[in-house]
Amino acid sequence: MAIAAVGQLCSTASMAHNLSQCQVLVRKAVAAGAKALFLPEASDYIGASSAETVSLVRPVQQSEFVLGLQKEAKDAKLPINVGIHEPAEGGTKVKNTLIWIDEHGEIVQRYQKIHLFDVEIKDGPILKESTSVEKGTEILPPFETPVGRVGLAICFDLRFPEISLALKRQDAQIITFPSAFTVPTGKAHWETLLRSRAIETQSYIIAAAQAGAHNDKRISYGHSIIVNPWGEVVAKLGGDFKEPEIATADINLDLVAKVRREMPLLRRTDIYPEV
Ligand SMILES: O=C(O)CNC(=O)[C@H](CS)NC(=O)CCC(=O)C(=O)O
Repeated sequence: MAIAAVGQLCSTASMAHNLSQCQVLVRKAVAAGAKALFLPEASDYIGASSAETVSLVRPVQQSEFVLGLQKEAKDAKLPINVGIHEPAEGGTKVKNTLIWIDEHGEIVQRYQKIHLFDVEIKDGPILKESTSVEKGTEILPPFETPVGRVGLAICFDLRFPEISLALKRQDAQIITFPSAFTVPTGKAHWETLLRSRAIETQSYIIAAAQAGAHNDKRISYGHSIIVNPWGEVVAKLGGDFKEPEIATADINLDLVAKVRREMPLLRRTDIYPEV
């Protein structure tokens, strides 16, 4: 068994401020004995507009946020999973990516979000992620980490069971959903969606979330969570943001094996396509 930590923060447009929040989370995760720290989508920054999102982006080698976090991972010997932005080809858009920094401080895995959040909800959020973000084109195969075999997905990807099922079929034991959920959609769907993905994939779900007001236009729902493969919530944070916080849970890979052995979910791929 190994302990995993989810970290919750409130990113702004200041990379330096966001790095200092993540440094607090690293210290808390180390003190808790965690073997990996999972941070939210867009931990490096959240812009107030599409134009600001594009103007703030830096390649990882020039990002004070990513370089600072790589140093933290190396010094603390703590793998860190973190959502960031990277420049897309052409210079007019960014990539919404999720990187795995290993305990030596190296970026060893990278996933680019494949489903973009374009919504117009009456009296609710109006957001068009595709204005500033280029969508990814592939699912990253799951990889070994000190807490188990991890499959990467981001935020809105949560609403498409296909990506989770594909990661499970490729033998993921843990699926991540680092997020910056809106408050109305979070209230309505967040925990139900995460528990559903855990139950149907019989995997741990680790979802680190942005919380609180990023600027005067944008508030995130928070409620970072870890769900076990039986669908039980084993770690949870609240929705208010006061300071960067972590929650931890033991990742029991024997439980993953037990749930899958006791209730095999054999798909009828003779009737519907396998994903
Ligand atoms: O803007 C950035 O820089 C970071 N990206 C995000 O915050 C993204 C796109 S706006 N948020 C979501 O996907 C929320 C999904 C959601 O709330 C739901 O599915 O209900």
